[in-house]
Amino acid sequence: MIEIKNLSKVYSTSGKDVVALKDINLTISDGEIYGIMGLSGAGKSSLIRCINMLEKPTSGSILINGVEMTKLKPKELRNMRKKIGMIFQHFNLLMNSTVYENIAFPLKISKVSDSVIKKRVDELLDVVDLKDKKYAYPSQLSGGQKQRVGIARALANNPDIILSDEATSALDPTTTESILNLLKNINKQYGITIVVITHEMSVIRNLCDKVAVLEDGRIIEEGNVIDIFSNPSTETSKRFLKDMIAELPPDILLDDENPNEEILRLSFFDSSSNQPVISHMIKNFDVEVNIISGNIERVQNSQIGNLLIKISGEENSIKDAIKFLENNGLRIEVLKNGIV
Ligand SMILES: Nc1ncnc2c1ncn2[C@@H]1O[C@H](COP(=O)(O)OP(=O)(O)OP(=O)(O)O)[C@@H](O)[C@H]1O
Repeated sequence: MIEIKNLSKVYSTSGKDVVALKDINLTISDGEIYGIMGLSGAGKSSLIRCINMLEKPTSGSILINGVEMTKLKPKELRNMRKKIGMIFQHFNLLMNSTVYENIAFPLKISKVSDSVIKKRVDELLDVVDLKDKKYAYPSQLSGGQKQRVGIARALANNPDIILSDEATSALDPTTTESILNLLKNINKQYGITIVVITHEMSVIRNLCDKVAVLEDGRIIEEGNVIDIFSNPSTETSKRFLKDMIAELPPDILLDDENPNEEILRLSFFDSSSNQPVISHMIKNFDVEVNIISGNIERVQNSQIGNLLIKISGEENSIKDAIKFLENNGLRIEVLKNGIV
């Protein structure tokens, strides 16, 4: 378990202070895949680098499996770090060493015997599906293959946690998908906790169980990916999710004075997206519905839908229809002032 309490990080460079993290509180349970999302400069790298003490926090506490990281002596920290693998956007491989030597490197540092290293590297090459590249050099590998080497290296010491710093940002979408699938399998098979920082919404959507949204060094929103994706409460989250949220086209004119017309944004997920709720509403209530725009997205194993509709009818019929939608699990936002 990772417990971050009241963590702050201030960089002091040439007499100037830059506050990168302010009073961060976060708990990441064992076996979770936890995403940290934010725009450039939000503090993501600082946060992930504080977890393994590559950056020393200015104040606050970081407990990993109950061990206070900020108080460790150098030798104790080196031992703890063996249990925390890290993968990087630009892979950070030793360019003059083979795939085998790159993966063996952390084991050598841990003074593991040559025969055990040999066996372990072969196992890891199997896990990341790179057996045929054992003696290749990084320059002979594709970006995806380089990241697989990075993942095998991170797994070498049987870590409890993997920290992923924008691991797929330099990869094309197909390669990204295969790396995310590999991370998912590793999480499932070995129960390793994975902390992912990314500015890519698709990585959070396809990989993570939970997400924290960082802005200006603070966590502004946190929770299950499904909950945040289906109901983002901050502008930053909405901006990340803008492709999923149906927006009102500018040419749809609203008549604020007309109580017989409302524009609604309906959000729904899972079972409610499979039900013919809208057609039941039209049948049961004396209202007319025009669909303005909408989409349905798959988030892990759930569906999240978003629909903009114009609904017209008598004031009471509209009210009843909206109640009906809410009772059927849809979330409703009225986009124009009216009767709700
Ligand atoms: N070593 C450093 N010295 C001084 N300021 C730093 C240092 N590292 C980061 N910062 C500053 O701290 C803030 C947070 O940076 P950080 O790299 O953690 O953000 P980020 O969300 O990872 O951004 P990006 O996605 O662009 O990598 C920024 O204002 C950045 O300029």
